[in-house]
Amino acid sequence: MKPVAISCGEPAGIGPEVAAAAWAALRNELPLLWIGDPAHLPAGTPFQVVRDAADAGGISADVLPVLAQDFGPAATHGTANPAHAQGVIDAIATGVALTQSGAASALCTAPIHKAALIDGADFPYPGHTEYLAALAKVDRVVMMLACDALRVVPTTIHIAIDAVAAQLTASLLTDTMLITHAALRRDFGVAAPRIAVAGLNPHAGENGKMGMQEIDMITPVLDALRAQGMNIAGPLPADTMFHAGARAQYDVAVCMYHDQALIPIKTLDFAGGVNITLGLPFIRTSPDHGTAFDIAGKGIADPTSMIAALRMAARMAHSRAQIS
Ligand SMILES: NC(=O)C1=CN([C@@H]2O[C@H](COP(=O)(O)OP(=O)(O)OC[C@H]3O[C@@H](n4cnc5c(N)ncnc54)[C@H](O)[C@@H]3O)[C@@H](O)[C@H]2O)C=CC1
Ligand SMILES: NCC(=O)COP(=O)(O)O
Repeated sequence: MKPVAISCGEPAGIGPEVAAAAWAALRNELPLLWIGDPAHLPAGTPFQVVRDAADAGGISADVLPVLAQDFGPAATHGTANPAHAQGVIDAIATGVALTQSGAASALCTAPIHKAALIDGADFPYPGHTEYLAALAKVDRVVMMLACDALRVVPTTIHIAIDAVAAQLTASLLTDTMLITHAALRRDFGVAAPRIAVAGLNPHAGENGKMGMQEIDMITPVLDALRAQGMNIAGPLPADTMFHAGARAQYDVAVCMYHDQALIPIKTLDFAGGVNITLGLPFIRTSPDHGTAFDIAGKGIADPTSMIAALRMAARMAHSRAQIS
């Protein structure tokens, strides 16, 4: 298997330390390749700089293979340095190039600090998801977060709450549903996906008394997809679709906006959640947490989500290799 590439993420955050800890846990299980400035790895991390991804396979499992990038000034935990912003972006682009060329089997991204990239490099994207779509020249991608107990998809992603209703179109919801359905079959081994769809408004609109999006847009989209054979429940009131009994009825919950989807999964399993971008021509996973500036460099960051993200990337690569 080709290595799973890990982009370093924000060096002032916990990305380098959870990547190093994940490598220590997985080094006899998965080939990995970390892209970043080795000066940002925790002191004492055994690493070896490689010239290219192909060299990563030939080195000892006792050292982390590193595709080195010089970030210049030292990093200070908890405070992003604007001079590092371009390096963080470049590491992601390198990881994408490696996966697209087949030199890496998948990309797992460590967390970026979104405001720091905007301030330091005029980064025109609100997150990896949108940047990866642009690099891959794909119009529509879908964010999924998954843990053992739940999979969720936010239909609109990184936008202000007052923009949600306007951006929630029939075309966006249809594409989100189709991409999610295809990914469940291809990457997650769910032969006949059961999809639950949340309404936008309280009580899924209460028959139009609390909002019209369910009647005007969501239900017609779902009916059209049902007519194509998809197994869909909804639109459902979002407040009652995440308890254990409700979760047992579906394979994924498609939600209308970011927090409607991410609050339930981060509440159920903050440590074990994985973020996956669906609809790309390559595999991308990520831990579900952010840069955690408050604990960076203290040696207390939990690597469980990074480990889960790397394992998920490898499983997806294996699943795709079986199909092709
Ligand atoms: N995929 C990505 O690149 C993501 C980036 N972010 C970015 O991260 C930055 C900080 O975001 P926040 O909302 O503060 O979320 P956060 O996940 O960084 O931190 C929230 C709380 O959880 C704790 N925490 C997070 N990960 C942890 C871990 N592995 N072990 C132990 N404790 C952990 C933190 O210490 C903090 O108290 C923002 O710029 C945000 O945009 C957030 C989520 C994902
Ligand atoms: N809240 C999830 C998140 O911010 C992840 O975003 P991305 O960087 O994976 O697009």
